[in-house]
Order: sequence, then C-alpha cells, then structure tokens
Amino acid sequence: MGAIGGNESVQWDKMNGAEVVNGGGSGAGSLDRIQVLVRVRPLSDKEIARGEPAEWECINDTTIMFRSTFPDRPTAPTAYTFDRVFHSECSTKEVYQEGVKEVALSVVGGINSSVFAYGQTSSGKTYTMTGVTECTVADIYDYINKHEERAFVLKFSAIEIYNEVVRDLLSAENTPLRLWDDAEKGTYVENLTEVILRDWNHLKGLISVCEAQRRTGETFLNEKSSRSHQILKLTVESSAREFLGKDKSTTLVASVNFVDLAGSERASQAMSAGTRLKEGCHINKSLLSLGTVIRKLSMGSNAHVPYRDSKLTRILQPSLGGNARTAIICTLSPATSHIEQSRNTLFFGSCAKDVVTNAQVNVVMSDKTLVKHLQKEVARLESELRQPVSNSSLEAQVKEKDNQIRKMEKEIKELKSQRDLAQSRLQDLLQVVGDRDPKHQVSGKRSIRSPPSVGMPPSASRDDSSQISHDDSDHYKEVRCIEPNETGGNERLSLSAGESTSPQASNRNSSMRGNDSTASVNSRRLGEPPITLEQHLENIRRPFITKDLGSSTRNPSSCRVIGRSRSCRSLTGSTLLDEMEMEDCTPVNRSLVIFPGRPEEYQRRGSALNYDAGSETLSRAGSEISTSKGASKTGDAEFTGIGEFVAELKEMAQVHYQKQLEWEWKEHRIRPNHGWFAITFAMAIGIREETAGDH
Ligand SMILES: Nc1ncnc2c1ncn2[C@@H]1O[C@H](COP(=O)(O)OP(=O)(O)OP(=O)(O)O)[C@@H](O)[C@H]1O
Repeated sequence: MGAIGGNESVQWDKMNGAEVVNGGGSGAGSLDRIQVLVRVRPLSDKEIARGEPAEWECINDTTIMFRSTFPDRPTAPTAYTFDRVFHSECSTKEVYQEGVKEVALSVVGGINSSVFAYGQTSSGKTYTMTGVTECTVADIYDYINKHEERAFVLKFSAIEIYNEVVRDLLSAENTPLRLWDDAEKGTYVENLTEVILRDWNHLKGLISVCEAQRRTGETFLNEKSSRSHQILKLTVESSAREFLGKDKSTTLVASVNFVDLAGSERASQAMSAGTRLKEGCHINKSLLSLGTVIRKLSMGSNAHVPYRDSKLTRILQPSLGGNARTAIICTLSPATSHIEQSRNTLFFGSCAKDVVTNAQVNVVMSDKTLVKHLQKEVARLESELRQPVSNSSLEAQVKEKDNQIRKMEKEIKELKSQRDLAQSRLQDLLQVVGDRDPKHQVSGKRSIRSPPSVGMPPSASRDDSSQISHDDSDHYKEVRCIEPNETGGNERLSLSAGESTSPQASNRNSSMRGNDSTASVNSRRLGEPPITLEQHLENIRRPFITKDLGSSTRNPSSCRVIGRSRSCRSLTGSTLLDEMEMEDCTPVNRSLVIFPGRPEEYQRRGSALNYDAGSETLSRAGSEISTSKGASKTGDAEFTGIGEFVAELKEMAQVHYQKQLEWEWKEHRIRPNHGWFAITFAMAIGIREETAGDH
C-alpha cells in the first residue's frame, strides 16, 4: 500500500470533488481525533414503570447535562461536551448522517474507518449499530452506483469475541480463531471467512447470519443482551475502470469496522450468575482494557499502550491509534438507576475525544503494476547482488597488484643493494688496480680470488676453484659490474662477465675447455689462433704495464686486457692446467688436495704459484716469487721479459717438485704419477716457452 499517484490520483480527485467522501475535513495522511458522539435512548418501559425520570438532557448538539437533583456525586461534572450529542428523540439515521457518515464513508476513499458503540448494557448499542451499519452500507452501495467509472469489490467478514475467544460469525464451526501479528497488516485473524459481496441484499443476508450466530443472553436488564463483542468488517476495493489492466492501474483498499461492544454491567444490577456472570466478567475485563488504552492514548504521551491486554484491543488497535478514522457512539440510558454507568460512559467518551489517529489513503497496485514493480525490484536486487561480486573481483585484482608492487619494490631494493655493493667494490678495485704497492694488493681481501693452483693436480685445481667460486660469489658480481664501466661495452668483456657470473658457469666453461683440444683455450676468440703461454703471460702483464705507463685513456686494448684479466682467472689457471692434463693424459690425482700432512711450506709455495698464475694478483704473486728468488718486488721489474718469467716458472716447478718429493719420500708415499705430473708440468712450460719463442 502507498499514496495515490499518477493518473489514478487525478481520477480520484475528481471523484472526491463530486462526493464528500472524506467528509470535507481531514485529508489523507492527516491526524484525526476520534469522533465521539453521545446518544441517549428513551426510557424503556421497565424504567418508566419504575418511575425513573430521565436524568440527562442534551442542551444542544454537542453538550449533555446532568439535570437530576439526585445527590449521587456532588463533585462530578454536570455537563459534557462531545462532537455531537443526540437526545432520545433522534433517529439512528440522524446519528448516522450527522455523526457517523463522514467517518464511515471514508472507506470508499481508501481510508480505514471504524464505528464503535460503547455503553452499559441495554443502553442501545446494538440498536444503534444495526442502524448505522445499514445506513453506511446503503450509502456505500449508493456511492458505487453513482460512480460507474470505478470498479468496486466489497468483501465482508465478521467475528465475535466471546469470553476472550475469537470466533468466525460467518462459519458454522465454533472453532476458536487465532490472532497473528504481521508487520504490514498488523494483527489479523487466522482463517477468517471473507465473503465477496454480490449486492446489498447479499450483505443483509450475511448480517442476519451474524446476528443469529452471535452469543446473546437474557439478563435482568436486557431480554436480548449481547454477550460478546461483535466486529463486522466491510472491505471496499476500487479501481478506475479506465486504467484496469494497464500498468498505471492502482487500487484503493480500505475497511470499515462496525464494532458493537458488549455492555458493561454490574453483577448486582444485572443479577447475573453462572454463565452470565462469567460472561460479564470477561466483558468488563475487556472493556476495562479498552478504557485503559483509550486513556493512555488520550494522554498523548509516548507511554506504553497495553493493546495486548485483550484480544479486543489487539484487533482494534489500528482503529484506536493507527491508520483509521474512528467514531465512537456512546449510548446512555437516561434512567436514574444508570446514572453511575452513564457517568462512566461519558468519562470514557471524554477520554476518547483526545485520541488522535493517523488515517492514510491506502493504495494497492494492480497485479500488472505489482509484477512490473516487482520485476524492477528484482532487477535492482540482482544488480546489488552482482555488485558485491564485482567488488570482490576488483578487490582481488587490487590485491594482486599490491602483491606485484611489493614484489617489484623488493626487487628494486635488492637491485639497489647490489648496485651500491658493486659501486663500493668498483671503488675498491679501482683503488687496487691503481695502487702500485704490492703489499697493499696482497692484503686486499676483495681482490683475492685464487686461481687453481698450478702446483696442484688438475682435478684438485678444479675442485678448489669451484669451492672458491662458491665462497666468493660476490666477486663475480664485482667483475660483472666493473666491466661495463671500465670497458665501455666491449664485446669480449661481456663474454668474460658472462663466464664469471656464476660458479656453475665457471665450471661449465672449464669443463668445456677440458673436452676441447689442447688449444681450446686459445680458440675462445673465434678466428684467433691458439693463445700460447707467452701470450697468456703477456696479456696478464699488459694491464699493469699500461697502468704504469700512466695511460688514462681507456683504449680498447686496455679494456680488453682488463676484461680478460677478470675472466682469465680460468684461462691462466685452471685452463692452463686443463691443457696440461689433456696433453699429458695424466690421471687425476687428488692425493695432494686431500693429503692431511701437507707441509706448510708446500702450501705456501702453492699459494705463491696461484698468485703467479692469476692475472689479477699477478704482481702480488710475482712479488712472492721474486721475493723467494731475490728479484725486484715491483711489478714492472718482475716482467721485464717473457723468457725470464718462464724461467722463473720452470724454477718454481722444480722447487715445487723437489719439495713434494722430499716430503713424500719422508712420508713413504711416493707415487709414480706425482713424478710424472711434475715432469709433465715442467715439460709443458718448456714447450710453451719454445712455442712462444717460435711465435
Ligand atoms: N434509540 C432507541 N430508541 C428506541 N428503542 C431503543 C433505542 N435504543 C435502544 N432501544 C431498545 O432498548 C433495548 C436494548 O437495546 P440494545 O439491545 O440495543 O442494548 P445494548 O446496549 O445492545 O444492550 P446489551 O449490551 O445488553 O447488548 C432494545 O429493546 C432496543 O429496542
């Protein structure tokens, strides 16, 4: 349900303009006070017989005054004002026309309405409500007949609350009905019969059924006293015929309740007992709850309203303080014997006057409109359902990107660290290369990368080299970084850098050389002749000579030499030994490597020879060799001639061999291949020397 909108509202406005459906007063959604009417019935025959006078007089249309001189309650008010008061001579039609119609016919305008009859037993409630219901239904049908542009559907249902049990008056079964609470509909009766009315006569017949079904009983005060609260509910649905079956079609739906309450009674007056007494207790109790709710509502506070204290107030809750327009007819007996009850009724009416309801026009969409609306709603909900999925997908993408960013940042950090380290090493190397002090070079840990020992068996040299390569992996990076800066992108230097990048590469290169011919080391440069020992030594010596000459210009030659000096770690060390191994076919002998009792002098000599073979530490190694031979300690002086250097190597080999033989002889561990190795090594040096001289 909702507010009227679109063309439907225009039609409805026109309709309202033709008829005073809303009573010309409050509109939809406005606050309305409960209309409180007072109707005084004539004295009954019994009351007249008892000689009771009429104690109440309606002095005008809104005020009723207590005229009696009977001193019941001196402090009680004598005059009561209501929306409308009807004296005993007024007909029910007047009551309806002047006090009820405005409220009751709101139902055709889509506004809920309720008409109550409240009063003591035998005060004329049923008498009044029967007439008011008939008048209302008559006017509703009259309205329908006058407005053929709209299609109406009337539905009717009826219940009674007897001893706090709800019963369907249109059902032959005497099954108690349960009440349910719904957020949209409010409190409703389960399985209540609702009949679609065909016409006015149909309704009359159903009302007759309800009268027959309702519990009544004879009391001292009323021969046909109603022992239950009766609620007749007439629902009116209307739609503009112009928009029927179209998307814009809407339906106004509202109900009017005709509530005929059971009358309050004093057991002493009604002289009830047994069942009647029990009925009276339930009646009074529920009426007391109704009075409490009205009083609470009339106070206008936000205090708790005990609607749930009785089924009567639960069912009537919308009519008392909700979406409805309400009229309460307070019925009085003017007789003296009912003065106290009449005062209570007037007090109840006085409270009800202050109760405010919030009536609204109730609009229900047609099935098509509802389907269309629901389809839109479903589409919207589906869109919302898809939205979280896309959001989650987006979140996953963002997470993945974040991971990538973190990974890249980590790589950048690592690369920066490597760059800083390389720059630091570069500075050190430049300092080492430029430093002419041999002692300083020897002591530089960064420049130490021992090539395979010349004095060791080839296999042992490879192992040693491999081990050193693993331990000094940073030095490979050092070489890789220095070469581009130093050589300016020399092609050969790149090859050297690649070879020395990793220990595995170094071993692989060494292995490849081992599988080549004896001149494999010399064929590293495509198209070049094999490099002789003399050339090796010359290449090793050249950078130092170049440096010593003070050549600040980095010509390709110097760059190439520097690059080779890095990669020549294998060329001049292990490669040379590999060549020797291949030439002599000397079996691998690891005894020198793993020999535990190796003399210290031997080790020192081996180390000296290593330096001698290494290009980077050539001057340093040479320095030791020269020292041992009493030669000059300067690099330039050490390499004044290739022949002299080769001679030194020969001598070193002999010294090495002699030392080794001496030591092994002492230890009784002479093995033939040791001698073969030394002899072969010496011969190899001699052959190289001869070759170099030929070349
Ligand atoms: N305005 C009236 N004019 C003429 N007779 C009336 C009027 N009101 C009530 N009566 C008569 O008074 C008697 C009691 O009326 P009614 O049964 O309607 O009272 P009640 O309030 O419904 O009583 P209860 O609560 O016991 O059901 C009936 O015989 C009824 O015809």
